[in-house]
Amino acid sequence: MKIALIAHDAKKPEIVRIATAYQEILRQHELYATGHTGQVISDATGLKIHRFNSGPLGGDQQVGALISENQMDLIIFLRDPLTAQPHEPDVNALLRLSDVYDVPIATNAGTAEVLLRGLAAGFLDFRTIVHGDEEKHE
Ligand SMILES: O=C(CO)COP(=O)(O)O
Repeated sequence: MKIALIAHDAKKPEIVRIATAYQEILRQHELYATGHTGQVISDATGLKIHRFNSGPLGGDQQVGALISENQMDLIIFLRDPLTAQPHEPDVNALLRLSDVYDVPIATNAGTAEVLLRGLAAGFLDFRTIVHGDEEKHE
């Protein structure tokens, strides 16, 4: 499965803790991240992560492009709900696209935990259930 990891600055310590706690699950998947998020997670865990641009420089849009190609299976996006972001339209576009393509997305650590445990338990059947077998891919 392809997993995207993204966190605003105030949430980076949280995403590092989540990625550290669940690194054995994450390690079994293809990981993507926006620039600085990918850096802090790989520094802390050694996980291999494909890093896109930093969010304000287009990273959210690069993740969005994969979503729009049905190439993203799960997203953890720890948004900072207390700070305005200069690239808010990109953030909203990513959230919108994840709903367009029914991709599970966690916007806080609690949901991230449930999604990762659900992934490990093999619960990710949404493509088959919603769209039928033809769109299922690894
Ligand atoms: O801004 C972001 C998401 O909107 C995250 O970008 P960085 O991972 O580069 O900090």
